[in-house]
Amino acid sequence: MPAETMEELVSLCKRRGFIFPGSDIYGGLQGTYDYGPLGVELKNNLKAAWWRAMVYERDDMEGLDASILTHRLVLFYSGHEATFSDPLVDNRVSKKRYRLDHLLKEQKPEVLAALSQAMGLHENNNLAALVSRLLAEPEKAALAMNTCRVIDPADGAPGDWTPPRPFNMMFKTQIGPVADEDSYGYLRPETAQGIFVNFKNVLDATARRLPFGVAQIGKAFRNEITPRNFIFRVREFEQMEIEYFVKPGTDEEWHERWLETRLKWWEAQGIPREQIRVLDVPKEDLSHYSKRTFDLMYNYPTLGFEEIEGIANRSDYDLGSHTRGQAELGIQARVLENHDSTAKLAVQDPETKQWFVPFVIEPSAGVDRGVLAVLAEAYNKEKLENGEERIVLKLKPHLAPIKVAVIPLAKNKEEITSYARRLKAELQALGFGRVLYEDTGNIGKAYRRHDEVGTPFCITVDYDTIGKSQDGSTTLQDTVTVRDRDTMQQERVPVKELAQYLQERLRR
Ligand SMILES: Nc1ncnc2c1ncn2[C@@H]1O[C@H](COP(=O)(O)OP(=O)(O)OP(=O)(O)O)[C@@H](O)[C@H]1O
Repeated sequence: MPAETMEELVSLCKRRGFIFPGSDIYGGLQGTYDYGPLGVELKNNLKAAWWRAMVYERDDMEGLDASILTHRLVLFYSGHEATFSDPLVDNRVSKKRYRLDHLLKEQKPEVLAALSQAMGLHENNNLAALVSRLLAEPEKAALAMNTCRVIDPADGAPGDWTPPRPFNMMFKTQIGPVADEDSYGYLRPETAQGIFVNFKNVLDATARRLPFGVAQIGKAFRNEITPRNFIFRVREFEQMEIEYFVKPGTDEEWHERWLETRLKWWEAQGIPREQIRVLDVPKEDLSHYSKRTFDLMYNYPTLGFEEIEGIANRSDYDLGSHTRGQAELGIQARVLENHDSTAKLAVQDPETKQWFVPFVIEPSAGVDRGVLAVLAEAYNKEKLENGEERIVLKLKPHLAPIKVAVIPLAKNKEEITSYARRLKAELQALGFGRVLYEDTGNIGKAYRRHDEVGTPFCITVDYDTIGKSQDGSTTLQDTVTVRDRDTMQQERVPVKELAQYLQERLRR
């Protein structure tokens, strides 16, 4: 059974060195987290699994690693400067700041009904419509929120609310030594734009034909109004994004295909289908670039179903926004007139010779939200036969931070420790991931610790291994005990068969 509460995960992550709060020794920096010794392994393994499946195992993908610092014109023409904002509202009494839609979600139905009525809306349960109406008439909205007694979730008391306003979430930053008006840029709010502005470069370098995709994993930054829920909503996070370029008219079919591909991939990471709901995002909630979006909503402990990945049909909006010569390209999306771009981001139909802007399907997954989901799903609390309880992370072996722990049974017996060290080095050289030489604590404690961090196999080197069995026999020489994390079964395996034994089981 997966984790029941977020607290269980937060506590395990801190205790075992997966994830720590950012800038912790100075009181923390809200919305930032640091990945510790095991967290970095898990996160790298998740990213590697994505890259393997989305790039190496397909024949229609290329990779990219674009810079994080981004020219302001990229984010001007992409529409982010004008529209990448969340609705913000302050409570003058508590001095707390909220994202308006999050605040409304915390209100009782009768408060929402009164507010909708006060704003002249006929439906009571259309949150998106209510938010946009409140933003459209901010002064009236503040009055209505105050008379309808909208509660501040921090103290449960009605707030004294300011007029709501859009808050741009991009981190603006000075670039270079001269602090004039034009020398600023942004930390990218999504990795996607780096792919769009490199479209022609990739095309020229690879001679790809439609349909094909470009994949990228990297950091993105958003000045979230209220970062919360551990690594679920943070200000610095990582995305695994694909921009898949297709011929207009085939976009809807490709959108459905990518939905299926991505659900399968999450399943292979240990997240069963029934734990993910697909939300066909209502029109009024769509981002400025989207023709249609499927949100994959994972059932997070404590939070319930929340977005882990968005799969958007971005139409020809992005390439159309960034291309030069817009007028001749028959762009379907509504885009800003571009006077600055130097590249034609379009392709030529091989038959008609007509130039056109491809449509884009974008599966965009959060690495951090992925790590959280994988941890939640793997977390198990088990009652043992002796009445004790064990916590075990049943991670898929390819995601486990440590694949194998090699444990010498006696820490002060040189023959045993040197055998174990040699074995560790040999297994490490096989290249299936991290192998740990483990000589802290007694063997029972080592097993518990490795259960908790998801190590699939513990290997013990003992007196039998070095040919010094108590009964004087040498039949078990050069064999070791291999303990399976999930079944807790132990078997004796000849050392010369270990490589194959582990490789077969770690691949699963
Ligand atoms: N603040 C964040 N912290 C962690 N991951 C994030 C954050 N914002 C977005 N992501 C991840 O990036 C993915 C794609 O970004 P997208 O712009 O679709 O998110 P979003 O719809 O703005 O998310 P939300 O509605 O939860 O704010 C999301 O599915 C999520 O996994």
